[in-house]
Amino acid sequence: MTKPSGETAVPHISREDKAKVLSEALPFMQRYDGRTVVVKYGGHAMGSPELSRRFARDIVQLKQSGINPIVVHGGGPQIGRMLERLQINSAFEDGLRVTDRETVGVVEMVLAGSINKQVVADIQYAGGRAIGISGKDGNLVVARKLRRTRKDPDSNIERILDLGFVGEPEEVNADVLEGIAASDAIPVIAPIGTSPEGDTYNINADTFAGAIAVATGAKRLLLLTDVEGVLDRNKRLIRELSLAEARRLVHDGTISGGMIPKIETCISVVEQGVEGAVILDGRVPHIVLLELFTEHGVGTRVSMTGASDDD
Ligand SMILES: Nc1ncnc2c1ncn2[C@@H]1O[C@H](COP(=O)(O)OP(=O)(O)O)[C@@H](O)[C@H]1O
Ligand SMILES: CC(=O)N[C@@H](CCC(=O)OP(=O)(O)O)C(=O)O
Repeated sequence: MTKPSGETAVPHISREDKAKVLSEALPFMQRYDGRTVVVKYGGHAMGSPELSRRFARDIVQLKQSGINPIVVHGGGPQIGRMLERLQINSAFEDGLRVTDRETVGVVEMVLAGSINKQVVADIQYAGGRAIGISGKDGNLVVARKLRRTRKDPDSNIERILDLGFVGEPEEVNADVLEGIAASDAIPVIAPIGTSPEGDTYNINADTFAGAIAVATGAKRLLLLTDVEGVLDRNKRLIRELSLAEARRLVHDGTISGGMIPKIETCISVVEQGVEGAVILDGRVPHIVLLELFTEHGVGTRVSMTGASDDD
């Protein structure tokens, strides 16, 4: 059954079930009260306008419950479609887009232009106040060119990968975000940075969100994508990963492609003091609330030991 608005009707929930849900959620709300949670909203998770609206409502509810949410968004598939329309070829190495000068202009236009403002509009439609910026604004993220090497499998010689204008955060000036949060607004950030010389850099949104999580002392980093979480070789969801286990899965090839920057980010933020980093299926309605406010969570959580570290 559907409502006239087109939204799916809410199934009947008994009073007992409602009380159970509330009593489970309240201690979690207290745990996160006043704390920062960085949510990375991936391009694949922006599946439909309805999903985007639900995501925005969840973010507004986090803010209303006393949490300080910061949204970092991606937009890889949307950039890909725009490059195709403009007939610009694009290639990936280890999940990162090779970005020449022409491409970086398109990346900035799509991320900091259309996607950023759409997420801001969705949050405001859901009753919140959002301020959309990119890493360029207020010098939030000072970037440097990403240095990567790759071992040639035949000769075993390390060669430098030149990905063009792909950057990595060198410095984060988080005071810009404190100002936004203090004004009761939710920051929505596009993953673009500038070097001290003024060059624009395309930064993988997972890496960018990780740098923001570390700089803001976030309690959680949530990475929303289009799979349940990290899957093992038999395609089963792995619920908890220690740093050592996460590294092993990259090394033995169980984790590949776009999942590599995600897991590398999870490892790096946990090493730098974020208590838990979670990879989640952004296509599932209310996944953010389910992860934060229920006992078992719903995605793959990477933490120091891989055990539940709830305090
Ligand atoms: N072990 C794994 N478990 C889950 N997904 C994996 C794994 N290895 C590779 N992937 C791929 O990583 C993709 C997620 O990365 P990506 O497409 O870049 O997401 P996003 O656009 O949300 O950042 C999955 O759709 C899947 O194809
Ligand atoms: C260097 C690099 O690969 N940058 C990404 C930035 C967007 C992004 O990361 O978006 P998703 O999270 O939706 O994949 C890109 O150009 O696609």
